[in-house]
Amino acid sequence: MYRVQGAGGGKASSGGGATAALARMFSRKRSSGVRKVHAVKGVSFTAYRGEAIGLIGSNGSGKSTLLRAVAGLLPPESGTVYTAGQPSLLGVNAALMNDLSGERNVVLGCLAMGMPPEQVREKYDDILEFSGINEKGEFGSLPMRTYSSGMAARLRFAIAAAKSHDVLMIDEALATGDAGFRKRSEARIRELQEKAGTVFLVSHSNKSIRDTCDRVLWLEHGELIMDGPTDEVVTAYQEFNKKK
Ligand SMILES: Nc1ncnc2c1ncn2[C@@H]1O[C@H](COP(=O)(O)OP(=O)(O)OP(=O)(O)O)[C@@H](O)[C@H]1O
Repeated sequence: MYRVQGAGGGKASSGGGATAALARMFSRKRSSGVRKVHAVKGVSFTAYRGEAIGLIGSNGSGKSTLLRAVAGLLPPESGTVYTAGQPSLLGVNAALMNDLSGERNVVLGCLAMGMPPEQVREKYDDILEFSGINEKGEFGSLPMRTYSSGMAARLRFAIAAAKSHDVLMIDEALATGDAGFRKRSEARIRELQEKAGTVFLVSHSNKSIRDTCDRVLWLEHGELIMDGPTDEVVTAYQEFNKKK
């Protein structure tokens, strides 16, 4: 459940349509109150070590919210997340610093994941190479704000994947990379999975999900529609989208 401040709680302020939206924008009265967004409802599942689990569903269906709750970033309003061991935060969404160079972000990102400095030095070149940001010019020394969204996603993925995680969350990273990067990252995910962690992949690319995951959770409107073997769930999801 998210609480949105200043979004207005009453019916009058939340009506649909362009006229209502314009009226809200020009209204002198600032809407106060808190609106609740029920992002994930009654979802229950057990994830095991060594599994790669895909999360699929329409935009806004609750995939990222569910992962944030699993990672302990978002305390659930009700319900509980039980984990064996400490789920490490799973850096793909880690906020890197836009004004710092990619290279500086590699160091900071690794330290933030708890890597000792000597290990950071050891992994540094591999991370930059894996990210491929220096393939087309020396982008590594430029501030991250100059990167395309795909390049930034690749760097975040490369940093996160340099460490083995108890639980690794990957949110769309594969969809933004080009074909070469996608291949490298899929191989890396498989490696991470073999190191006995659990991998969660949120993606709108059914192909990435099919190539990477053995189990899929399908969410719509915050509810779990299906939980099962990849082929079964992705096929049902594709049928659902055809009918839309
Ligand atoms: N910080 C927030 N405050 C308020 N509402 C939020 C917040 N983040 C997400 N939501 C709402 O929660 C719901 C689920 O969002 P979420 O980002 O989990 O969806 P998603 O399935 O990951 O979507 P997408 O495929 O578009 O990335 C949406 O209705 C969204 O508007």
